[in-house]
Amino acid sequence: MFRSGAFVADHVSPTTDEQVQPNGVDLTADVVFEQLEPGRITRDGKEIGDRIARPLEELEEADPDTYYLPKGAYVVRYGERIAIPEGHVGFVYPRSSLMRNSCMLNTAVWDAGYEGRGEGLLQVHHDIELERGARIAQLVLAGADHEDVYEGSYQGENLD
Ligand SMILES: O=c1ccn([C@H]2C[C@H](O)[C@@H](COP(=O)(O)OP(=O)(O)OP(=O)(O)O)O2)c(=O)[nH]1
Repeated sequence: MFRSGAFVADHVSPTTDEQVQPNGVDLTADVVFEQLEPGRITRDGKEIGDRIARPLEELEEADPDTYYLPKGAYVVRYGERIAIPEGHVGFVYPRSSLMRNSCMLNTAVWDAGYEGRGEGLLQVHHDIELERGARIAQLVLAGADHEDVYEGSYQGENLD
C-alpha cells in the first residue's frame, strides 16, 4: 500500500508545506550536471563518467538562479535528503508540468535503508528554463517486504 504524503514528509528534509502532496512529497532540482565522459557498467561493477555542473550564468540576470537547458540529457541532483524507511520502497515520478513542457525524468528503484540526496535523469526534448529549487518530481513510498537494507556505493551520497 502506498503511504500518505504526510508520512513521506517525515522521511524527506527539508520540506515546505507546498511540497507535501496527498500521496507523496515533491522534490526540487538542486544541481544539474552534464556528462562529459563515457561511464562503464561491467558484470561486477560500474564507473560513473566525468560530469560538470551546468553553468547558471546563461541567465545571469535571473533571480533566483536559473538553468537554461537546451535539448539533451542531464543528471539532476535533488535538493532534499531522502531516507527510505525499513518496510518500504520508494518511487520517483516526474512532475506532470515537466512532461507538458516536453521534458521527462527517468528514475530507478529507491531501496529500503537508502539515505542520501539522490539523482535522476532529466531528458529535455525541448529547451526549458529551470529555476534552481523548483519542484520537478514527486517521491512516493509503498510498503514492501525485504530481507536486507541498502548498503551499496550510493549510501550516504551528497550529504554535507
Ligand atoms: O532514480 C533513482 C533511484 C534510486 N536512487 C538511489 C536510491 C537507491 O537505493 C540507490 C541505489 O540504486 P540502485 O540499487 O539502482 O544502484 P546500483 O546501480 O545498483 O548501484 P549499487 O550496486 O551501488 O547499489 O540510488 C537515486 O538516486 N535515483
